[in-house]
Amino acid sequence: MLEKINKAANFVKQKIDGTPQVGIILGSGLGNFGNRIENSVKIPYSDIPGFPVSTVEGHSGQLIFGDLGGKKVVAMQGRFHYYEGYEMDQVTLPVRVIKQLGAGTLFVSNAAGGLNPDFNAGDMMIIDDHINFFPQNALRGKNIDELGPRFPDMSEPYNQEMIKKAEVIANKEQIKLQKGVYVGSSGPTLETSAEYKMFRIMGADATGMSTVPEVIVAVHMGMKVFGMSVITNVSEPADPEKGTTHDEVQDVAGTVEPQMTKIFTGLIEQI
Ligand SMILES: O=P(O)(O)O[C@@H]1C[C@H](O)[C@@H](CO)O1
Ligand SMILES: Nc1nc2[nH]cnc2c(=O)[nH]1
Repeated sequence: MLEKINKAANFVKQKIDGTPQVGIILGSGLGNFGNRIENSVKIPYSDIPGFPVSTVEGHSGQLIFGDLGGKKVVAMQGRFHYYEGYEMDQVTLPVRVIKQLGAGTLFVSNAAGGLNPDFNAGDMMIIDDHINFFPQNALRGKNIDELGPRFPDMSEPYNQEMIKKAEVIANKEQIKLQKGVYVGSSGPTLETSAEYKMFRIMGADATGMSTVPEVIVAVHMGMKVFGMSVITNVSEPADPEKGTTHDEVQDVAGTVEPQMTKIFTGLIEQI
């Protein structure tokens, strides 16, 4: 695994100038954020040794390296999901490569279904904590001691200082922000009505199919993590007949992307 990480990271290092301080993972419909990175170098996943390829619509499949908020950043325009058939070490390989490139901070974003009855489609939620409902833990298997401990502490996966700073930025920019718990499960099915209810009873505010494995490996490696969900649909829609489609998920996420950019950029400026 270490060899795989180093091989991919060394390939990327040859293509870029400088060390990224922040890695950013762009969720469904949020890819346009990548176009805001200046002086960018774009590296298709298919060129990077050992990298999987994106198979989901709305996840273009490239790393974008460049400048944002006065810092060097590297963004994943497209992530890998467990439901695509990838193993956990493939889903999380890019996070390990991003750390190997030098980034100590990871920003994650996703499209999610709202469970909290106070949430509406189009809201943004700071991820305060998560519930790992994937059938497999991302760190299952022999521990890679060079990366982190066998039993990583998960009492505070999301950096509270960055959360407070994000709230200040949102207040100044008059951006409405929710805050809550994200539950990640494998997908690709969206939840039944009973499953939405179960996740709410478990204590989650939003549900999705990504993020948790990436955050687990990032925390394992000692990275600081900040996460945001765009609530693209809600568990109790006004018109229950309508259902939820991936097109709708991407559209709603796309309309919120400018606000998410302001929060991410504001935070990066303060790093
Ligand atoms: O990559 P994210 O978590 O934003 O993608 C979500 C989960 C599914 O891939 C998709 C459902 O429409 O959006
Ligand atoms: N699991 C899950 N993922 C989503 N991604 C966007 N909306 C949803 C949802 O309602 N459930």
